[in-house]
Amino acid sequence: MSATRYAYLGPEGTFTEVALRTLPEAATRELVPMVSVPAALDAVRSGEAAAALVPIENSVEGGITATLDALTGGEPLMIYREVLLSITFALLVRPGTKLSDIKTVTAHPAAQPQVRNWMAAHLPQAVWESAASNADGARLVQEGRYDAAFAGEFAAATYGLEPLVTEIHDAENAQTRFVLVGRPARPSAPTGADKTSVVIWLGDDHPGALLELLQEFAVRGVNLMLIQSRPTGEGIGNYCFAVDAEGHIADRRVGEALMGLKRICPKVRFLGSYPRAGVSADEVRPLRTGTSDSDFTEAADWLARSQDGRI
Ligand SMILES: O=C(O)C(=O)Cc1ccccc1
Repeated sequence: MSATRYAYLGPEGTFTEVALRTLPEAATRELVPMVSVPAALDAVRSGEAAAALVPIENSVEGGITATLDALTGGEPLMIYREVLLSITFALLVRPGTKLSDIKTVTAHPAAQPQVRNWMAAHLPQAVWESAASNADGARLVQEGRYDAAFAGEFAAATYGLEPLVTEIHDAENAQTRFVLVGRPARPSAPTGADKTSVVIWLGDDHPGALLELLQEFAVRGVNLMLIQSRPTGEGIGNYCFAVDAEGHIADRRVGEALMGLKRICPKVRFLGSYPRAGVSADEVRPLRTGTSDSDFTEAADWLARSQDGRI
């Protein structure tokens, strides 16, 4: 039964739901709204859902820490797909509310940096309260708990609200990235435009520890697309790093970089290799000389021949 269910950050009417519905297979799945990202991921861990779509990064604020933390801890999960969605907000209110009536505003914390300037200009006195998601904020406005919510315009109808202002976004082209997470299994084959996500724990605190981590990628010509430090929870100054690297774990340069990290770091958690959204193989940056699979194979063959004295 669970194979047919996909969980997502709910309730109905989140951007996450819109992102999920862009996946072709969503049409044949039962889509189950969950109250939080950890709840959506736990539904996958327990087998209640086959996969979950959750927001992980946005172009204005960077990594969504609740998601990074829920993937960093707990039973391992893996990312199988990513979805990019352009985001603009609407200010949703109960019918009849005017801008001058609004004293309290709510939305998901990740929405705040995307509407901060607009709020300062148009609602300078309004108090911000965080909601579990943007649609949950809309639901709370419907219940009368807050005066307005920043959410997708499409959420208005679901919650009996009206969009007082639309197209709100401090940054042009703001995008949010969502990931489809499932239980660990073999990643899909490389497409030529892939991304690999890992979490890396640094060992003993020493000068250059982060540089050593980065060098494992740099010397193999692996480009990084995200690096976000997160506290390990084991005291001030203890951090792990969520890293997105260009390429697939089946690419030799990526595999070798991960082996390098595994040798020097106390813990590395592989979070998956999956196709990059919105990028095709012919748009990927050219490889640095000496970092293709055949370069690695030739070097390994040369080493083996040399070790045998077959020079
Ligand atoms: O999906 C939603 O509606 C969320 O609450 C997560 C989110 C937050 C900010 C921008 C996009 C998605």
